[in-house]
Amino acid sequence: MGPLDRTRRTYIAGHRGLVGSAIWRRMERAGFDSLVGRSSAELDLRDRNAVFEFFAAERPEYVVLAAAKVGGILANNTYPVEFLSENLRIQTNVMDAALEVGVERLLFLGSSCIYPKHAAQPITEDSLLTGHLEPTNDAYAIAKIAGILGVQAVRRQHGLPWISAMPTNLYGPGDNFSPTGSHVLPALIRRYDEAVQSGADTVTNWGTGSPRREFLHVDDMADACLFLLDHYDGPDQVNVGTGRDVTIKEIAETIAAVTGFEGRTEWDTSKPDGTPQKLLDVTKLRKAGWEAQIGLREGLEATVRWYRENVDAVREAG
Ligand SMILES: NC(=O)C1=CN([C@@H]2O[C@H](COP(=O)(O)OP(=O)(O)OC[C@H]3O[C@@H](n4cnc5c(N)ncnc54)[C@H](OP(=O)(O)O)[C@@H]3O)[C@@H](O)[C@H]2O)C=CC1
Ligand SMILES: C[C@H]1O[C@H](OP(=O)(O)OP(=O)(O)OC[C@H]2O[C@@H](n3cnc4c(=O)[nH]c(N)nc43)[C@H](O)[C@@H]2O)[C@@H](O)[C@@H](O)C1=O
Repeated sequence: MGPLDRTRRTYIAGHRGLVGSAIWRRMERAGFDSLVGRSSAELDLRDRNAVFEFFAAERPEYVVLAAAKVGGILANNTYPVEFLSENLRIQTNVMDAALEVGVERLLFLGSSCIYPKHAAQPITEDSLLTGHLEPTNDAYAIAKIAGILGVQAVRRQHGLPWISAMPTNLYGPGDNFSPTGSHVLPALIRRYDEAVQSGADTVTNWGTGSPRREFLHVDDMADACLFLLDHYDGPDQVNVGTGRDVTIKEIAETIAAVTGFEGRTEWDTSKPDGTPQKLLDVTKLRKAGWEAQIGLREGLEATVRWYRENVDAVREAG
């Protein structure tokens, strides 16, 4: 099985999201000339009949499954019903319809939160299902674990070379900057930038600031996705990260510096910390020949620039 044929019809589910839009850009650059995308308004992937009709009409041969209900710690903790139900429906509908039309290659995207809360660090792929999950995102994690099993089941029963990748925390242009719904990085970029604009002298972030997280730029993520589709075939999910983590306090200090905030940072410990540390072991991906290229400071500077250029659209989105 060689690299993907750039002329085949390729459906990127979630092509307007942070990850899907980066994968679209990366595949376009690689010469894919038959990319297909639908917004959620055009095709609600929770609607099983609509998904089957779409696949029957478009007949994609490759699928990247980057559509999901996604959010930060507070959204996951507040809406476990939606995070479980919507993600199960989206991924089951897409995989079932893809199987029906015989999609040859499918890449399913999970998340580093599938691993046990107290997994040994860095987290290897084989620590999956060896311990209890972090309660703030267990619903989302269970849906993602079901997706990995879905891919493995198709491989076992139908022999199709579908694969799964597990990204660490991602960031970059086109992220969700909603103050209550987003992940930490876009939340902090917006908060510090707004403080600079308004002249506020204090910024308050969530939790204690002591948890450790690993951050990967979404353009690196998109590059890794194409790399895996071209070069990887196996039933086990592959971790995608940088192999380096930082504390939330450290990332806050960096964002304060990049945005030019010179005031004080406080911590609201009534908000959850979540998993104490999430650092992926990326040995498997490195051995296959892929490594992240975009440094954290460089990626943050570019994202802050993007945010400032798009601040009106970001505010309009909520
Ligand atoms: N962001 C991160 O830090 C991480 C993300 N991931 C994974 O990467 C994948 C993409 O995440 P990300 O790009 O960040 O998320 P976004 O929220 O930016 O994008 C999600 C996309 O999914 C689409 N979508 C959501 N619900 C539906 C629906 N019912 N029908 C059709 N489309 C739908 C949205 O479409 P539309 O825009 O048209 O509404 C959107 O384009 C997910 O599987 C996520 O779990 C994994 C680890 C970390
Ligand atoms: C990608 C991953 O994302 C989620 O898990 P998470 O890693 O905990 O994600 P997070 O980015 O929201 O928070 C990281 C840390 O940062 C702290 N923090 C400080 N201040 C803000 C803040 O203002 N917003 C947010 N969101 N967090 C903040 C916060 O308290 C926490 O300690 C899961 O939904 C999970 O499902 C998943 O897949």
